[in-house]
Amino acid sequence: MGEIQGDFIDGLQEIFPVGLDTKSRGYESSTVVGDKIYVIGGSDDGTFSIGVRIFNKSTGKWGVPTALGTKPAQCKGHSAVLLNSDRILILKRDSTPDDCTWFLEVDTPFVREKKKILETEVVAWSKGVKAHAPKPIVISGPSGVGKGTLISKLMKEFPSTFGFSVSHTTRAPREKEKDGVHYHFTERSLMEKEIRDGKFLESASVHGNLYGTSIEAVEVVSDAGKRCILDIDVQGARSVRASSLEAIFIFICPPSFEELEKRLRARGTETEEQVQKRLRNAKSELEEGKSSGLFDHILVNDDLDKCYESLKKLLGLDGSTDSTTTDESFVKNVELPNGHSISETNQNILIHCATTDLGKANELFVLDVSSLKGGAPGRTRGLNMYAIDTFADALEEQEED
Ligand SMILES: Nc1nc2c(ncn2[C@@H]2O[C@H](COP(=O)(O)OP(=O)(O)O)[C@@H](O)[C@H]2O)c(=O)[nH]1
Ligand SMILES: Nc1ncnc2c1ncn2[C@@H]1O[C@H](COP(=O)(O)OP(=O)(O)O)[C@@H](O)[C@H]1O
Repeated sequence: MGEIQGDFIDGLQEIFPVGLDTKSRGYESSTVVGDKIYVIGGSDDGTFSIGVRIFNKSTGKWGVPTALGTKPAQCKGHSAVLLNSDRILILKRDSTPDDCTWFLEVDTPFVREKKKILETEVVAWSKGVKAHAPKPIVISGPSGVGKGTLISKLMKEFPSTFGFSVSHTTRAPREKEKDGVHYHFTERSLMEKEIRDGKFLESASVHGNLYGTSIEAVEVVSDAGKRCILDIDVQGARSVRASSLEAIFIFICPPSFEELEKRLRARGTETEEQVQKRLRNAKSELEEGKSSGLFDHILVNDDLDKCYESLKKLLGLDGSTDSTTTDESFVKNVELPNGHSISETNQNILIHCATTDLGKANELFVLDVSSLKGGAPGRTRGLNMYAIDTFADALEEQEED
């Protein structure tokens, strides 16, 4: 059995009597990665938010890294173990089964790249899930071509198959648009900060406003077992293509430029100045979309019904059955008890539960981490957890004797 590399520690000041901020905060774990010690823990002021500090053994100094991604909320303690020398597995105590497994990436390719760009110490959070999500669908095309109309039809006909990635934007809402449904309408300074904090999969300046897909926007759809649809511009599509998110890229074209102009004016949602700007941008978007090789499929939206049928066909939906496409969420049948400790054996993590109640058979769980996929900035997929029924096993052994 492998060595336990991270565990609960109390009274940090006794262990590392150096540098700044050595006050004990309770519920902290320390994990050694090379010459650094990652101290992960929450304040004990009732909020239990998780923070990360790094103790550098060679310099004898403490530092606080830039933590990217969405961190786990509200944790009443956790255990930690280093995996593959590049990420720390965190098992939260007293949490729901689908929220108990998290990863703090400390030296993955994603983190190394961000360290270079930001020129500072970086760590990145990623939530662990079981499901291998189906490929998201990226839909791009010039303003007024009918992207929104096609997506609405798809969502209406297949409500449990598809989920829409709700983007953030700094543009003002249109009359019928709802915050949190069509877009998350936000302030430029706040969105810029969140982009710096690594909350976005991609972002771009489009028609003079900032638009972006948050990591969470895509992941909540996948977590719900649905296939995610992104309505983003060509720059955004290019960024997604370069990211770790594997998607299908579809470009929607108008039958003619004149028809595009007609639709945009007929929609009546933009001022004349905005219409002019969108038409100017449409020219370059059409050139790029048709020629760059970025898109897997190009659809001409002439007759709406025909275009919709073509879209369904290429998504394999000719049969018109509405069904969810992913398997169930992680560890649905496993309730991880409050108290536990963890140890490592090959590619498996053994979770020992503190219960001494003989009536409760399950004291040992195995978390299979041998085929992890994805990771920060999105979810870490491919986890599998099962219980070893030690009480039943012991009985069986007794009977055999
Ligand atoms: N890169 C990027 N583009 C987006 C995002 N959300 C929307 N867009 C694009 O921004 C452009 C303008 O969108 P919108 O203001 O809703 O106008 P519309 O295209 O005329 O409906 C469209 O090309 C959208 O595809 C996003 O999150 N990221
Ligand atoms: N095939 C089509 N033929 C005619 N009008 C269309 C067609 N597709 C969409 N429209 C209309 O064109 C306008 C722009 O469509 P919309 O879905 O808002 O475009 P986008 O989301 O690409 O900006 C809307 O008024 C819509 O009803």
